[in-house]
Amino acid sequence: MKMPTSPWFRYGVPVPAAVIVAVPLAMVLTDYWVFTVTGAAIVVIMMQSFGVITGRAGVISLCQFSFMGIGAWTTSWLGVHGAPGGFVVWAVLGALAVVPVGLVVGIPALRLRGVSLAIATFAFAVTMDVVFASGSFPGQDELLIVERPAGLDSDAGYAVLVVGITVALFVALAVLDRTRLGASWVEVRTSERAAAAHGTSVTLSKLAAFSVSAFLAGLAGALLVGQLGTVTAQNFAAQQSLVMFGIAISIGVHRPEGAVIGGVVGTLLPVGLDALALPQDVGTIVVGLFAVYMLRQGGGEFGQTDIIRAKRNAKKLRERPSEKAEQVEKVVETGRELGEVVLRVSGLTVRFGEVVAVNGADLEVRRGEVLALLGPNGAGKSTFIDAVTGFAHGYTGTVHLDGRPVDRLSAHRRARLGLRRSFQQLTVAADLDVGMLVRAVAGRKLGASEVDEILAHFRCPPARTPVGTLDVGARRLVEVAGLVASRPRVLLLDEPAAGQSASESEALARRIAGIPALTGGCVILVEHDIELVRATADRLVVMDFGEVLASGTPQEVLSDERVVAAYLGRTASGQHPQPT
Ligand SMILES: Nc1ncnc2c1ncn2[C@@H]1O[C@H](COP(=O)(O)OP(=O)(O)OP(=O)(O)O)[C@@H](O)[C@H]1O
Repeated sequence: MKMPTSPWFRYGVPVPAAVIVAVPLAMVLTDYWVFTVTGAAIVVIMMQSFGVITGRAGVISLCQFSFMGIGAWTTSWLGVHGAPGGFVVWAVLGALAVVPVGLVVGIPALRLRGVSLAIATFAFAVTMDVVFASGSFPGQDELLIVERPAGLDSDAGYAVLVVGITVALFVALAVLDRTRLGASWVEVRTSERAAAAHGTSVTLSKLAAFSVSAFLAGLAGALLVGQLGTVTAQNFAAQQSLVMFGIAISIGVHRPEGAVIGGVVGTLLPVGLDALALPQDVGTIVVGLFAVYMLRQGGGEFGQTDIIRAKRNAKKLRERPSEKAEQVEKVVETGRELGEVVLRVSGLTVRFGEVVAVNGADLEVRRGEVLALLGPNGAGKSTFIDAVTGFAHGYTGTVHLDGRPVDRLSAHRRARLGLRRSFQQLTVAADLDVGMLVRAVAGRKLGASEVDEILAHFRCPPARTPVGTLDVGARRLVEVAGLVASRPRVLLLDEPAAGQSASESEALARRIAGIPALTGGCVILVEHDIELVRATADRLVVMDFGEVLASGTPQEVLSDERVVAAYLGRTASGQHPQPT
């Protein structure tokens, strides 16, 4: 029997199921184990907060326990002062109170990466250690206890509540992962440039990750208050953030199984060390060494769960029959009619120190047109695309889109106006599925049938295929499909045929030729494959030494002596093939 796949079934079942399992379990477990399970569930929520900020968005944060402490402090204060609403309201307010703090920490973190970011967030954690230690937590001195919710105030009842919340958060994050915001985190982690090119605001995406992860950490702190009744500064020591970060990156806690394993390890490690009469520092050292090992493996935001998944996906890939061959070919035949000027570039100059990469280039592209940009290696083509799409700063000259100057706009704003590009170096997020990647790249709401249609048109694998199982050529096609689905005014494709076989290139040429009919815009194609260019482009522009050398129909340009000379000159040194 086929399992129902509606989101309500997929996301609506786990919470009641977990509660149904947790209730009898809480009744048969001893008090010690009920307490330990509650503690483990709270650590799992902490792991989910690492899973958002580091696992999904790829941002190092070493201050999650400080966020937890702020959530706990606020909840304690509300509880001790008898604020209206009861424990659940205090806990939600406690978690929400951490969000602005997450934003304040996140703003300077936008410009920092790697070790600098680690130091900045750890400095905040150490500062909060001092702040927490300078006074006592609400209720700590008077030995006041924060009341748990009525009806769930026994240890067993509270355990069921915390387990239910933990699972509900998994469901909420699974839903979030399928939204544009969730996909943007994975894109930003993979490549900030590519995310910006797809119209994602890297700033907003990172700040949202800080907010959500701060909320989760704050909620964990609030639930700890309910578990312990009273908390103290020691519960939120900066060093704990380090240990939990180590566990998080070692395991890979952005996946639910990783967060659960992380929660269990984080809870049982101190218990195990106690049982073995070993100092707790031994655990810190072991986790630290393992985390360093994982960081050396590359990244750090991935963990063991990713490694296991990658191996499983690689196996699936070997077993998969060629899907491309099975797909129905649907070619859009076009008789292209050129319309108004969509993109006008005037006097574009880009310098890198003494090197003039683009030198006063002028170019116009009209609606319905496919223009190929050719030139030997180092001619300035990629730099030209970078400048037009907002990735090269400090150029001179002007870029107009639909008559509007865009020179002052950032890359992601230009992308949203319809200036879309692909990169020579492929940077698509490998841990999305094909459908999610198309939606993320498209940057607009797409129905399932629209996604399937565009995938079939570009002969891509089906929407549910993990991107990580595809070869480079297929990933590139999925990106092109997503870019076309964004209905760009101008689509700049930087060597889209790289990684494609000769027959795939041929099929791709026909599809690129059909893009203006699909989008109502135009295409600029940078490509070394002359056959693909000949089959696709209405007009060729050849660049050399940053300047436009020739422009015209493929036939005119490819027989132009200056063009042949430019190419032959380079071919002698083995840099580029002959165009004819
Ligand atoms: N970031 C940079 N710093 C310094 N010089 C650069 C930089 N990027 C490009 N260049 C130089 O600018 C010139 C144009 O390079 P560009 O990559 O735009 O050429 P291209 O035509 O795209 O070449 P290819 O076909 O190899 O991609 C080259 O001389 C290159 O060395």
